Order: sequence, then structure tokens, then C-alpha cells
Amino acid sequence: MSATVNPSEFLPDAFLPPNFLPSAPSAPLRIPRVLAIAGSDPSGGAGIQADLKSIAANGGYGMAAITALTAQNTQGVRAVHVPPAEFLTAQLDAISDDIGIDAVKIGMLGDAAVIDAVRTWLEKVRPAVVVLDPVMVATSGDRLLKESAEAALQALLPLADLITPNLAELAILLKEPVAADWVEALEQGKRLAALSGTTVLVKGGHLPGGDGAGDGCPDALVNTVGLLGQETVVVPGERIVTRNSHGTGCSLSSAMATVQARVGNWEAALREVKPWLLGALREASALDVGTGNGPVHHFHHVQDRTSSQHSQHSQGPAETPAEGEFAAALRDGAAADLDAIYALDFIRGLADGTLPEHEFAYYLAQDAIYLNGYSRVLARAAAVAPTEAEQLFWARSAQTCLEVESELHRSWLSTRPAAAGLGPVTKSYVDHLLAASVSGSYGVLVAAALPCFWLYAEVGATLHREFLAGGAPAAHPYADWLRTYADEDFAAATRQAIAYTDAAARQASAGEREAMALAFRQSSRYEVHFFDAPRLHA
Ligand SMILES: Nc1ncnc2c1ncn2[C@@H]1O[C@H](COP(=O)(O)OP(=O)(O)O)[C@@H](O)[C@H]1O
Ligand SMILES: Cc1ncc(COP(=O)(O)O)c(N)n1
Repeated sequence: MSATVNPSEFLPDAFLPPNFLPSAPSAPLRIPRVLAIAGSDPSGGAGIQADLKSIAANGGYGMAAITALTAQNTQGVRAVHVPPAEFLTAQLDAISDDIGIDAVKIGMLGDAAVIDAVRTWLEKVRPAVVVLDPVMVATSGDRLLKESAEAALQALLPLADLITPNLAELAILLKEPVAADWVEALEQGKRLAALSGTTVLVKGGHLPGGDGAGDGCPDALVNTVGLLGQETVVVPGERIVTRNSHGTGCSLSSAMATVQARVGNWEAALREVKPWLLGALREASALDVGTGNGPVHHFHHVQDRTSSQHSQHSQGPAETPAEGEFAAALRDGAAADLDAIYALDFIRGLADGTLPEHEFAYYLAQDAIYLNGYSRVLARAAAVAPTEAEQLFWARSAQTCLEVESELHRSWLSTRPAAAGLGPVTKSYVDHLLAASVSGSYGVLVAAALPCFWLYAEVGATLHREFLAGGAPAAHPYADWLRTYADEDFAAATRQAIAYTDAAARQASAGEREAMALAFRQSSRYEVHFFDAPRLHA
């Protein structure tokens, strides 16, 4: 390995929004222009109406070419009207003749003539990002695609970069029975990815409970063309008990198209979109729309301008927590992860000196790579911090990270054999942090960054105490390293980071606080995986 880490190793240019690089700190985030090609749902919960809300909620500029009109509400679909396909072509051409298109989301197509029109236009325009939600049947059970058009839809799949079938659609596209559990769903996802040569997003929304996915609602990216670090990337998620899931598939696919256009990385996009959608499902009860399967709340994360009415709908999480309360809840939630870290072979081996040297070398090399990415994320926190004190704090922390990284290279890594390059856990952790850093929420960003301070400080202090209690033996192979753990400056910075995160939570809406808690939990999990990575990958 070279003496310096090349950040582009894990930060391809396309991944970085223009204002992410320190050279252009004040440039505005580019607003991707996202076109939804889909059917209309006049009740506003699904179809093109959900797409436009979802695109806007995720920071994009939404455009809409309508394939079909439906007469539907939260109870079901009453009628479908598909205008002549030539008129869809006229809409599509009008847009692409004038406007640059950063991403396309395709939803309800209706019939084979519409599919043909979309295919012809896609082949002509070749948009950079195409997400295809193969809409066939509405949640209510009504058909939204003629059965005779299924083969044409199948043939359209290779033109998409991502396909987002639900379990029923996955089964129809494969001509197989519906997957009975999550493991089977992933297998089907792999088969569809192989068949279409496209990345598949397998969605856990329709999983029956107790099937290996636990009570959760996971999603997974499955891919056979080498775009992702691993063949399957599972993003776990909580399951919300609600009837209001009308339009979740439409909203997810539009959000993925929008965020992918912004961050250029499917995994990071899903990690950003999933907490947003979870909040939209959770806060759906704040809306009073229809008597059936109601819509989700796309703008739950936007500061509520009618908070007095809003709080009548959702109690508890909507109330601003007292000072320190949010941070205390985060710490409680991380207890299991800390226990898991203390039980790792890596940590036990580091403490008693039995850790194999090659695992230690791998850990140091990954730490250096991680710190470089982490420093960029902290710099981003400085760029969007609401006060000058916070700006200064995150900027100093970003600088310290780079200094620690270069010290690692100068001292620890200079005498060690070249370890492997960017490891899978390091990549996933940094991707998660980068997704949080472009989420548009300062709170989510600092919550995602916090476990690296907090858990690391706690683990370091414990290891240092144990080392001293054991008489600080000079012959301990990792004595020098263990001594570095007792750093009062780092402990003070950790207390400050906790206080700023707690303050951000007190300023946030209930939905944003939920997204903060999730971002923190995911980073805590990554802390565990990071310490366990040397055992698996060294
Ligand atoms: N009850 C739920 N709780 C949390 N997430 C859900 C729930 N239902 C669906 N989702 C999420 O909504 C998205 C759409 O999933 P799904 O309902 O399977 O698709 P569709 O709306 O196309 O039928 C996925 O990200 C899924 O994980
Ligand atoms: C026009 C239109 N398009 C798509 C859906 C599917 O909705 P869901 O996301 O709930 O599966 C719908 N009900 N109506």
C-alpha cells in the first residue's frame, strides 16, 4: 500500500456532490431533475402524485409524463383510462427536447403500446439513471397493467438501472410462486438480477412476520454486474404497524431515483431513503385522508408549520425532549452494541496481547482510510452547522482526524507490511456516513457521526483502564497503542459532540429525530462490525 491514502479509492468523483469537496464549500447542492413516467392517482397517495411529492421531499425537481389516468381513492381503483401512446411520446419529447434529465422513475405503464413508447424514448434519450417500478397490481388488488403486457414489461427491464418489484411482482416476473420468506425473496431477487442484467431492490413490505426477517421490514440491493461492493446489500428496517401504506412503492422508487442522481451510489441512496420512508409511514397518522389504505406523509421531516394541530395527532415522539434526554436514549440504545464490542475476539486480543499482528495491521490500515472519509463528513457538518461555535468544533475535529490519519501512516503503518486496500466494512460505514452527510439534515449528519466519538471513547477508556489495572506491562505487544487511548482532549470533544447532537434533536421535528436515532443506531452497528472486520477480512 502507498504511504498516503487516495480518497478517490472510496470516493469516486461521481459520488461526491459538487459542494462536498472542500474546494467549493459554499456552492449550492445540485437539484437533480427527475422525471416520473407513471399513472395518475387523483387521491394523491400513489402514482405520479406520490412521485412528485417524493422527489421534492428528497431534494429533487420533479417532472411528470402521465401514462394513464385512474379513478381511485384509498379504498381501491374504480376505472383506468390509458390515452393513446402517441400522446405519451409527445409529453416525453416535449420534456427531453428542452430539459436535461438527471433521473427517470417509471411506474404504472398500463399496456404494451405504452411500454413500446417508453422503450423507444429511453433508447433515444438514454437517461443516466433509470429506476423501474414494475407496477402490475395495486395494493387493493386491482390490475394496473394488462396481463397481455407482462412480456413487454419483462423485455423493458434491461433498460433500467434499478428495478423495484414487490414480492408479488417479483414472482410474476420470474413466473414463480410468491416467496414465502426473506431468504427465498433474496434468492428470487438474484434470479431476476441475473435474468435482466440489472440491479434489483428486493422489498420486505409484504413479508409475513416471523420468517427470519424477525419483526422488521428489510430491503436489499441484489446485483450481478459488479456495481456494489457485495452481491447483496441488506438494509434492515423497523416494521411500522399501519394501514397507511398506499403508495410506498411509488414513493420509494422516486426517492431512489432522486437520491441516486445526487449521490451516485445505490447503497448510499437506499441508506438515505429508508429512514425517510420509515418516518413517512410512522407519521402517516398525522394525515386525515380517506377511510381505506391511506397515504404516507412525504414531508414529515420538514419543520411543521402547523405544529399545534399536528401534535394532536401524534403524541410522545412529537414532543421536544428535555435537555440530555435524546442523548441518554441514544446511549441506552447503544448499550447492546458496546457489549458486543467488548465480547469481540479483536478487543479481547488487543487487551491481553494475543491479537495476531496481521489483524492489528489490517485494523490500523482500515482506520486510516476510515479517518480520511470521516474527516470529510465532519467538514460537511462544519459547512452546515447552525452556529459558529459548532462550525468551529466540527472543522477542528475534521482537521484532527486528518492529523491522526497522517500520524498513523508516519508511525504505525510505516513499519507494517502493506495491508489490504479499502475493506468492505470500511466502505459500508463511510458510505452510510456520506449518505447522512447529504441527507439535508444537520441533525442526521451529526447523529451518524457521533458513535465514532462516543463508542470509540468508551471502548478506549475501558481498554486503557484494564491495561493500567494489569500493571501496564511494557512487554505487552500493544502497550504503545493502548497508552494512546487515554486522551482527555478526545474525551472532552466527545462530550461536546454529544451535547451538540442533543441540541440538534431538540430543534428537530419528530420525524427528523427518528431519522437521527436511526442514523446513530446504524453507525453504532458499524462500530461493532469495524472492530470485527480484521478477524474476517485481514
Ligand atoms: N409496514 C411497513 N413498515 C416499514 N416499512 C415498510 C412497511 N411496508 C412497506 N415498507 C417499505 O416500503 C417500501 C415499499 O415496499 P412494499 O410495500 O413491499 O412495496 P409496494 O408498495 O410496491 O407493494 C419498502 O422500502 C418497504 O420496506
Ligand atoms: C397510478 C398508480 N400507480 C401505482 C400504484 C401502486 O401503488 P403502491 O405503491 O401502493 O403499490 C397505484 N395504486 N396507482
